[in-house]
Amino acid sequence: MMLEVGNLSAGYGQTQVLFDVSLAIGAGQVLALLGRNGMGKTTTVSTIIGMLPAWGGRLAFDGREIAALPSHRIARLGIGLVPEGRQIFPTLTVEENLVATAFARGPGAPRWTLEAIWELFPRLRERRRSMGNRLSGGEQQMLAIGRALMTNPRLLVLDEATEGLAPLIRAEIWAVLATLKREGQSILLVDKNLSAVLRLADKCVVIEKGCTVWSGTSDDLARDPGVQQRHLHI
Ligand SMILES: Nc1ncnc2c1ncn2[C@@H]1O[C@H](COP(=O)(O)OP(=O)(O)OP(=O)(O)O)[C@@H](O)[C@H]1O
Repeated sequence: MMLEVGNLSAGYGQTQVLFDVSLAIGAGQVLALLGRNGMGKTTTVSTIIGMLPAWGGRLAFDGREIAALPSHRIARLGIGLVPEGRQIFPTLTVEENLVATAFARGPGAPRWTLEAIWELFPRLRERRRSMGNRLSGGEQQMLAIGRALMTNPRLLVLDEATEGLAPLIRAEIWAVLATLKREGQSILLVDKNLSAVLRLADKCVVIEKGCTVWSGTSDDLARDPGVQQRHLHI
């Protein structure tokens, strides 16, 4: 397994939010983390990438325990985050935003370079000299994805990457994710659009109040309206 999360617990200050989260992502797999608002999806992501300390449980990347590592070390190991709310640098240009996080991993030419990002998102090439704060929401989201790809991640993590976007742009983001999946990119995603999630993801994990309450394939979940009603209120 590329990423293994076992019985993870974590929280903020004295407040425990995660009690028992488990999930596993193999190389080339897409896993969706699902659950209603406030159930701990973003907290799970923050703990995996080292922004929050794990209180207990297992957190391993390529078989290596990463729970005690600072977030910049985890990023270097190959986990690239597209954060909720995009968080691009407002006073840097599009190109500067991309270069700021660029990191080539391993020997040989990196998969992701500026040129490759321009190809994936032609709109960003047109906007390359624009400041981050002058971009539309959709352009900011593309930039956030481009920035994570520039770290040449082995695992790409997306938290609500299609939220608040116009339908056409949302469709473009899903198409890009499908392209990345076809290339073999491993992906962990949090998203509320179940039908799009089920089309893209291989596996789904549902969390409720900080506990994994269901996991299985996307096909299993699609065929199980009971799970959807119980845990996702659909
Ligand atoms: N910085 C924080 N400090 C204290 N509590 C927090 C903080 N961030 C989140 N929480 C609490 O942790 C719980 C889980 O939040 P989290 O953001 O992980 O949920 P989520 O499943 O991602 O929900 P959403 O879909 O609304 O983003 C919530 O009760 C929330 O109030």
